[in-house]
Amino acid sequence: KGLVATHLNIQAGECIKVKGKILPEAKGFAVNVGKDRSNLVLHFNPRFDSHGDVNVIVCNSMEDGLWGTEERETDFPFQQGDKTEICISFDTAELTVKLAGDKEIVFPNRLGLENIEYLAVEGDFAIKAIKFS
Ligand SMILES: CCCO[C@@H]1O[C@H](CO)[C@@H](O[C@@H]2O[C@H](CO)[C@H](O)[C@H](OCc3cn(Cc4cccc(C#CCN)c4)nn3)[C@H]2O)[C@H](O)[C@H]1NC(C)=O
Repeated sequence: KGLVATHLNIQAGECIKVKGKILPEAKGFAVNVGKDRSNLVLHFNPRFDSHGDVNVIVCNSMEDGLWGTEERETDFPFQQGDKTEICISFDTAELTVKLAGDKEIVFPNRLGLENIEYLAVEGDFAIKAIKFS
């Protein structure tokens, strides 16, 4: 299932760093942050080959268990087998995901969350470190 962290108290302006290795045959992985597993302010889902998508980052939110509208990014800075680091910061308006190669993805804070209590990392990703700063 992967790592799940709850009862966090990450405030606006702080960032969540997820460092690890993408599996060699990865199909996809996801980093979910929000209030709990049914209320995600961001589902960050790089897809190497899954759900019919090849090398696409799918971002979405979830409210009371219902998915929102997807936003897709095809500028894809991930390679199977590579180490990578993802830094998520946020404020009440939007989340910013900093990626390798100074790439940034901005996603609206549709839930208007003022703090993040929940983090989950799922799929073909071997976690090396998680850092809150
Ligand atoms: C064209 C009409 C139909 O449209 C499709 O409709 C599908 C169903 O809604 C959407 O797919 C859903 O999209 C949602 C975001 O929106 C979610 O990603 C959700 O997955 C949740 C989920 C998470 N996890 C854990 C996990 C995570 C990553 C790796 C692994 C692994 C592994 C070992 N190789 C496991 N398991 N399931 C996905 O199913 C498609 O995008 C969407 N496609 C388009 C183009 O619109």
